[in-house]
This record gives sequence, C-alpha cells and structure tokens, in this order.
Amino acid sequence: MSDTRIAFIGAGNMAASLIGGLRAQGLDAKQIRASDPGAETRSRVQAEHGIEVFEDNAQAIADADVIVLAVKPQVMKAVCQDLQASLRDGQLIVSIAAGITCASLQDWLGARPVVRCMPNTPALLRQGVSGLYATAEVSSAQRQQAEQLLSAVGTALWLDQEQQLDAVTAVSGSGPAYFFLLIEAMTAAGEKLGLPRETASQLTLQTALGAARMAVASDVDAAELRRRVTSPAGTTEAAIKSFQGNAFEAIVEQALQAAATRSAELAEQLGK
Ligand SMILES: NC(=O)C1=CN([C@@H]2O[C@H](COP(=O)(O)OP(=O)(O)OC[C@H]3O[C@@H](n4cnc5c(N)ncnc54)[C@H](OP(=O)(O)O)[C@@H]3O)[C@@H](O)[C@H]2O)C=CC1
Ligand SMILES: O=C(O)[C@@H]1CCC=N1
Repeated sequence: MSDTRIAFIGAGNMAASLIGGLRAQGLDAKQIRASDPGAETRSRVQAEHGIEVFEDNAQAIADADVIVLAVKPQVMKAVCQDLQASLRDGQLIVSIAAGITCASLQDWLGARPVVRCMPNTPALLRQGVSGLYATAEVSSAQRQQAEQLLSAVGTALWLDQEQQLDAVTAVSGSGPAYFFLLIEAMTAAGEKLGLPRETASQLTLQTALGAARMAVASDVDAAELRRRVTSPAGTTEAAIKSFQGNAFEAIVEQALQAAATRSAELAEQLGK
C-alpha cells in the first residue's frame, strides 16, 4: 500500500468506511481519489478524509493502480460502460457490489483483472471483514494489492469459489445490520423493563462489545461461553428458552438464506 494509488467510484457509505479505514491506517490523502455525482457527498467526503473527490469518474481513475467500484448494483452496468474507454492496461478493478458477478464486470469492462469482494461497514474503524475472489487475469502482485487494501481495514479472507460471496454477503456484508437490530431491540426492551433509555443503551452496547471481545479472545466456542453465563434454572436459561421457543436459530437461518438468495437474484437480474 505504500505507494498504491486507489480510486473509488461512488463515495457513499461503504466507500467512506473504506476510505476512513485506509486514512486511519496511514495512507496519504494524495494516494486516494473518489468520484460521486452528489455535490453534498463530495464536499462531505472531501472534508472528512482530506481527499480529492471528483464529479467525473474518468478524472478520478486517471493514474490509479486500483479502481474500487463502490456504486449500487443497479447502476453498475451503466457506470462500467461509461468507464471502459478511460481505463488503462494494468489497472486492477475491485468491485464491492453485492450480487454483481466477475463475468458481468468483464463483459462491461473488457477482460480485465477483477477482484470481487464483499467488505462491511466496520471497515471505518478498521474492524471490518471481507471475502475476496479473484479472476484468472489477476496477477499475484494485484492479488496482494487487493488483499492489502482490504486488510488495511480489517480481516481479508480469500474464497475459492465466486458463488461463496453470496454466503459472505449474508453473514458479514449485511451482518452489522443484524447486530444493530438486536441492539435496537434490547435497548427498547430494557426501557420497557423500567430503565432510562440512555442506561438501557449503555448496558446493551457495552454488553455487545464485551461479548464480541470475549468470543474473539476465547479458546472455547460461543456455545461454551453461553453455557458459562447460563446458570441452571437461572435468568439466562429463562431468556434462552424464550428465544428458542420462538425458533431463534431458524429465524436466523431463514434471514441469512434470504440475503444469500437476494445476492444471487441481483446477479440474475442485473447481470449481462
Ligand atoms: N453499505 C454496506 O454495508 C455495504 C455495501 N456494499 C456494496 O457497496 C456498494 C455501495 O453501497 P453503499 O455505499 O451502501 O451505497 P451508497 O448509495 O451509500 O453509495 C453509492 C454512491 O455511489 C454514487 N453514485 C451513483 N451513481 C454514480 C455514478 N454514475 N458514478 C459514481 N458514483 C455514483 C451514489 O450517489 P447518489 O446517492 O447521488 O446516487 C452514492 O453516493 C453497493 O454495491 C453495495 O452492494 C458492500 C458491502 C457492505
Ligand atoms: O444491503 C445490501 O445490499 C448491501 C450489501 C451488503 C450490505 N449492504
């Protein structure tokens, strides 16, 4: 990453998380450029991260070694078709879009090296996790560039099969939203049980953080950690029985299946 120049096409939520993480990791503002049609988005990202943000995508990618496609899947085809004429040989394309296949990207951009990946928003705090898949055209140096880009903002895991990205999207791409939903629900329930909202919120957030840190640091699995909280005939057991009586595991499985199915559907609907 020391002298790699990176251009982000689209400077929305996920691009801003990645740019913030890269800047926090020490990447010089001059190494990062972005483009976005929104004047407000351009000023905000420029002010927050000190990078140049252009209206014109072609301007952003001039001189870039790595081009990160960070637009919504629905506009990806048009964005790629516009960009194609401005690309130079040797530039690596990294797409973060859910459900847009490498075959579609290569159809729209030509047979260029493409890394398709699925990051998540905790990248902003350099606590992200990404799955990555490389096409045959990607050189080992470019593989390293993509890995360095994503590992600058968290953990980067290579996949053998592109299709596995549907599952990665379901687990970790969308995953932060599931935890936020649980945080919202626990905070609301704490309030209903008589706590001031701020107290319920602090208790929930610190519990989420503490539990995640314990699970990461522990040499036993989550089931064992749960068992250690759950006293026989105690309060946790009462809560877990209630969760499982309402088919908690099935609810989670169905939700992740819905996300993976949607990822595959996007590939069908928006692909070449
Ligand atoms: N958010 C997340 O947690 C994650 C998102 N992703 C993927 O990242 C991608 C971006 O998502 P997200 O950041 O949430 O979306 P956002 O809508 O926040 O960001 C996309 C940005 O692209 C801009 N844009 C639209 N058209 C163009 C164009 N022609 N050229 C350049 N920029 C353009 C949009 O502007 P405007 O709003 O004005 O249209 C917007 O600012 C998606 O493909 C998504 O699947 C992947 C992992 C996690
Ligand atoms: O909801 C979405 O489609 C994107 C992809 C993963 C997270 N956000």
